[in-house]
Amino acid sequence: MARIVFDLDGTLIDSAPDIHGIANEVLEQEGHEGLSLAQTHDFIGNGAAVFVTKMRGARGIDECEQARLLADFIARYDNAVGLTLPYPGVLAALDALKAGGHTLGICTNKPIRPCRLVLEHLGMDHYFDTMWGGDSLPVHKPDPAPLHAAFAALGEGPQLYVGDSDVDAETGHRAGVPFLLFTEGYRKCAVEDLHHAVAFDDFADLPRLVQELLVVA
Ligand SMILES: O=C(O)COP(=O)(O)O
Ligand SMILES: [Mg+2]
Repeated sequence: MARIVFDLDGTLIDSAPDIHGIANEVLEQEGHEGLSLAQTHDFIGNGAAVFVTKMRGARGIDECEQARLLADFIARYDNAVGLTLPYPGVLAALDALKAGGHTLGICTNKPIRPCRLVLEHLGMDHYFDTMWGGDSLPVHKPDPAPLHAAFAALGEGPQLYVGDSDVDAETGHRAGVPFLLFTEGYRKCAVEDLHHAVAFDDFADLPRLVQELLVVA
């Protein structure tokens, strides 16, 4: 049985509509035009601080406003759950993996509080034996430390990492862990430019892909 760790935003859940919503609340409060959903997809992946940096950049807001805007963004993040949904087939795939005896964890660059809250809101928190957010350690992805910590918390067994982005591909590569790339998230690079063991666009395929990778390993 394997230890399988998942990225969150753009992998298990389509959370961009809610992140888009709070980003635009912050920008509108500052008297700026909001972001598009496509810009929001582009800015997700390196955590809240980088998101706010990119949001400021898009609207020409000075760096000296970073701490204030980040605090405002984080204060809104706990409630950013109403528009977020798991991608099709995610719940069935997680059920199948659990039934197969695998242990599951989360390693996301989302801050850990909103990570836990959105998974609770969606009734998905019970799948995961460990969760690591972008602020759980002093470093975050693509530093492999949080991914190593997630696997360590899951005990023994082969390791697999599932994510949607260049950040996840680099994290898996640096950790030396086979990476399964979900291609329907917020990826910014071509699939062939990312280190991955296997790519998939439908969660219905994930349990079979996991089995195939474990046979090869
Ligand atoms: O919050 C982010 O920027 C990204 O989160 P993720 O690591 O779950 O994709
Ligand atoms: Mg992601």
